[in-house]
Amino acid sequence: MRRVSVLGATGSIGESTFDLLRDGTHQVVALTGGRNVARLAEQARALRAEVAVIAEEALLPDLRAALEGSGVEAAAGPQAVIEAASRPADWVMSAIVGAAGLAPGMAALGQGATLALANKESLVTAGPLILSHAKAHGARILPVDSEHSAIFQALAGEDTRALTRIILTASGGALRDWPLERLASAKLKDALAHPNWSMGQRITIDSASMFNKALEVIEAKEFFAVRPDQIEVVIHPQSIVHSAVEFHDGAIMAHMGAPDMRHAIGYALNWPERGPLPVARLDFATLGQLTFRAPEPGRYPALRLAHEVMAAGGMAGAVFNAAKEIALDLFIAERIGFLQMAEIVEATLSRLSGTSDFHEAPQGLEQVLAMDHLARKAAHQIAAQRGL
Ligand SMILES: NC(=O)C1=CN([C@@H]2O[C@H](COP(=O)(O)OP(=O)(O)OC[C@H]3O[C@@H](n4cnc5c(N)ncnc54)[C@H](OP(=O)(O)O)[C@@H]3O)[C@@H](O)[C@H]2O)C=CC1
Ligand SMILES: CC(=O)[C@@H](O)[C@H](O)COP(=O)(O)O
Ligand SMILES: [Mn+2]
Repeated sequence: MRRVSVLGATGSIGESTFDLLRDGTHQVVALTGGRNVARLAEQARALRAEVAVIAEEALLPDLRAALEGSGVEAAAGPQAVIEAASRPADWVMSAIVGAAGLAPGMAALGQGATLALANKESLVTAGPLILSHAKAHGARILPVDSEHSAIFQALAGEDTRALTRIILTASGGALRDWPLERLASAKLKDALAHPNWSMGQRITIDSASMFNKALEVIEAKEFFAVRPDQIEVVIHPQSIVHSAVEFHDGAIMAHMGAPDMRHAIGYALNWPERGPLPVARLDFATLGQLTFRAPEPGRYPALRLAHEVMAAGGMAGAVFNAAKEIALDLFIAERIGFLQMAEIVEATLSRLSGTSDFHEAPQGLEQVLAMDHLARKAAHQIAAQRGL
């Protein structure tokens, strides 16, 4: 039996992964959660995991109590999450949200596991580092973000030298049809009303601001080793075409399916085979229209910032992501408006672009984490200076 672990098991991706593991065909090594002790313990009991780890250190007594009599080992704290990721496993799902997923993902690669990468922040903050770490340890990364899984599937068996363009689809998020002048007044509940996907709170808001797509453009550049000008973002409100690739003969291969992350998770879990999955089937006869349009320039500053980040290189991605995480926290706390998220990210990039490390390729994880810390501090200061 293949040994598998799930980092971020209690989240949206974690639950979909749990659903696919429930048939008992895998041996579950470690499950990790952030704060949701009750759900983590339930999952660990159901899957007979070896160990369950909660990231919040103070919750260890609660986790121990919840696991009593189950035979599942309990641990807590960020270091314990990293240790869980380091336990020998064949396949590890990386589904912690944010830069907090970077070190555990690196640990999983360090023990040679195949990393099913949902945590897009890893490639944004430390793309070259994580890819070289995987290579050095003979470990494989399989993309799980739906667009990147689609691209990966469309490229299967192809000569990547023939790849000319990546067409990255975006739903446009909850506010895609709002008049531009109303966006400043968008509230948390508005941004959370995603038209197609059921996802965690943070990525759902990022979808509305297109910060999600900005992260994905950088993720695609890193993972597929293409130039930024080869990546085109197109709004596809139905979220049926999950992305496409174009080859130099003009042929386009697209991946389609119902908006259900079990497609991409299952593909990574069964790879290199294609196993049956419990997902809805598309019926072309009743599908209706599939529509596509270019994102309006000026409406999505996040996409412009992503291109500035890619042009800057070095640790700009780490700064971009960290500042975005802080701006998102402030929006969730209803301390800043929807459009102020991009303003804070832009101001943080501008402030830190003057530091010596900003343009340097990081040599190790510590350097990335130090830059991430600096960017969070700067973003907080910028918000405070603006009275937010
Ligand atoms: N949801 C989706 O459909 C998609 C998600 N992704 C990416 O996958 C990742 C996960 O997204 P999603 O599942 O939506 O997120 P959720 O917020 O639903 O889940 C996040 C998971 O991470 C845990 N967690 C949060 N903070 C920490 C921390 N500091 N240390 C350790 N664990 C932590 C949470 O624990 P707890 O809940 O117990 O506090 C939870 O298990 C993100 O990077 C996202 O961008 C990519 C494509 C699609
Ligand atoms: C399901 C998935 O991969 C998300 O990242 C998705 O892309 C969100 O949808 P949009 O960002 O396109 O709204
Ligand atoms: Mn995606």
